[in-house]
Order: sequence, then structure tokens, then C-alpha cells
Amino acid sequence: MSVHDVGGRRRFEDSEFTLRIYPGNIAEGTIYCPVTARKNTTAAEVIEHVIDKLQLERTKLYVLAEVKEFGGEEWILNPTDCPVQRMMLWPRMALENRFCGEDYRFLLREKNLDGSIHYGNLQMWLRVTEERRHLVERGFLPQPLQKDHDDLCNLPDLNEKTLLDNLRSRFKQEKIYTYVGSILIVINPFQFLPIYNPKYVKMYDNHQLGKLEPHIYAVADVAYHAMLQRRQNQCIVISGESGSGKTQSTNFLIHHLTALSQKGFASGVEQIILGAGPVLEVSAG
Ligand SMILES: Nc1ncnc2c1ncn2[C@@H]1O[C@H](COP(=O)(O)OP(=O)(O)OP(=O)(O)O)[C@@H](O)[C@H]1O
Repeated sequence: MSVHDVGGRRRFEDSEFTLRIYPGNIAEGTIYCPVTARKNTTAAEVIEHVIDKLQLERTKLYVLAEVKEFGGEEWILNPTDCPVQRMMLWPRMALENRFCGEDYRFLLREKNLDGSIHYGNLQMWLRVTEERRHLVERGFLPQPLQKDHDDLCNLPDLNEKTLLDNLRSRFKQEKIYTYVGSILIVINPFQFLPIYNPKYVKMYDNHQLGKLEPHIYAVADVAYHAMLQRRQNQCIVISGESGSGKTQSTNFLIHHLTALSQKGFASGVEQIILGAGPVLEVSAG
């Protein structure tokens, strides 16, 4: 193991995360209590922070419960369990966009004297959610993140920031393609995404641009069918800086075009065209 690895791991151990603890009816009027915690911070320590912050009665016993489903089962954490480690197992949506991942959360629960848990109910959960909605409407809490747009032309407020935010938000969800009208923006994912298999070829065959999630196959499909209908040559311009994925995109285009023409598989025309690519690139250079 290199020194860098050790340092990297230590940095992760030291990283701070914000946990949102929902006290429900234990602290009326508080929607959630943010607590800063590290990977090894225990549930007992988190509860201690919440008690301090919300000035809860110390004579009572509290536990943390993890919920993964709206109105679903609550998993009680042992005092030595580490909430941050539990949170790391939640889906990315729940971590990045908490308003969408609303089902995932930590609740503060009171323990009865006999050791049983004083459970709330679905009504209480609904009330808390409703209260939060009111607070958002009145501007006391930030607005939930807007749904991203798969066509930048549909952005309600178009400027550099909203455009980049939209592309970033989509990229984080592994949506590398975004339209600007009939233009397709591609962000190189530098990793294989399972979106080029025959299922996708079939899905984008003879579809209307914009009906499905943006895709390079959609562009190939529109060009192919326009060629057939109008009986005119079609041209697709691919531009971008070095390493941005032009060659890959060309390969995907050719793959889809040859698949659509049906002759591609039998005659090996796809391999012939792809094989010509490097020769053309060298002669262009
Ligand atoms: N859609 C994609 N999915 C997965 N990986 C990709 C994709 N597009 C590009 N890449 C990755 O990025 C690398 C560089 O892409 P590519 O060679 O297509 O860039 P380029 O724009 O043609 O570069 P240059 O102009 O220097 O020839 C590829 O080798 C591949 O690893």
C-alpha cells in the first residue's frame, strides 16, 4: 500500500458529513436537526449532539432509527452503530438530492421504560412532510432542486449557470446526452455505460426525436430515416476537443446506422467503415 493510499484513506476517515435527524413529535416545530459526523461517529454520539442542540430532556432514553421506505420499517441503530456508514449505503439519489430521496432518513425515537420503542405513525410522518412543504413555500427552507431538462431549449431561465448546472445534474445521473433542439451534447463519461446494446438499437428505431431520453442512436436514427424519406444525403457534424469522444461517438453512430440498414451485420460493412476511421484520421492529421 502506498503512502498516498494511507493518506487518502485517512482523509476519508476524517471527512465530515452532515446527518439530518428528524425528531418528529419529540421536538415540535423542528423538522430536522443537522449534525456533523465522521465515518466513525457512533449513534450514541449523534444522539448526544441532538439532545444538546434541541435541548431535549436528558431523563429520557433516545435511539436513532433508519428508515428506507416511506411509512416502512424502522431499523433501530445500536448505540455503537455508525450512522454515516449506514448512510453511505443509501442510493446516490437519496444522498445528493434529499428532496427526491425523502424516504431515506434517520429518525429520533424515544425509548419507553420497558425498553420498547415509542413509535410514531404514518400520520405524524405526513404532518412533518406537510409542515416542511409549507416552510419551503414561505421561503424558510430552500426550494427542492428542479427536475433536470433533457433539452436545454426547455430551460425556463437560460444562462451559463443554469445550463452547466443542468448538464452537471444529468451527468451525475449517468445521463451523458442532452439535446439543444436537434443538436446533441455529449459529455465523455470515461467509463462504459450499458446504453448501447441491441435493446437500445431497437428502442430508438424509427422514433421521433425528443420522445425518448437523448441518445446518439436517436441522432443516427433521424438521419437514417430522413435519408430514406427525402432521398437526400445526410450529414452529421461531430465536433469537440481532443479526447472528448468524437471517435467513440462516430463508432456508435456507424453501429446504429449499420444495424438499421440490416445489411451491416451480414456484410461486415460496419467493420469496414470502422476500419477506415484510423486511416482517415492519420491522413487528415
Ligand atoms: N460514450 C462514451 N462512453 C464511454 N467512454 C467514452 C465515450 N466517449 C469517449 N469515451 C472514452 O474517451 C476516450 C477518448 O475518446 P475518443 O478517442 O473518442 O476522443 P476523440 O475526441 O476522438 O479524441 P481525438 O480528437 O484526440 O482523436 C475513449 O478512448 C473512451 O475511453
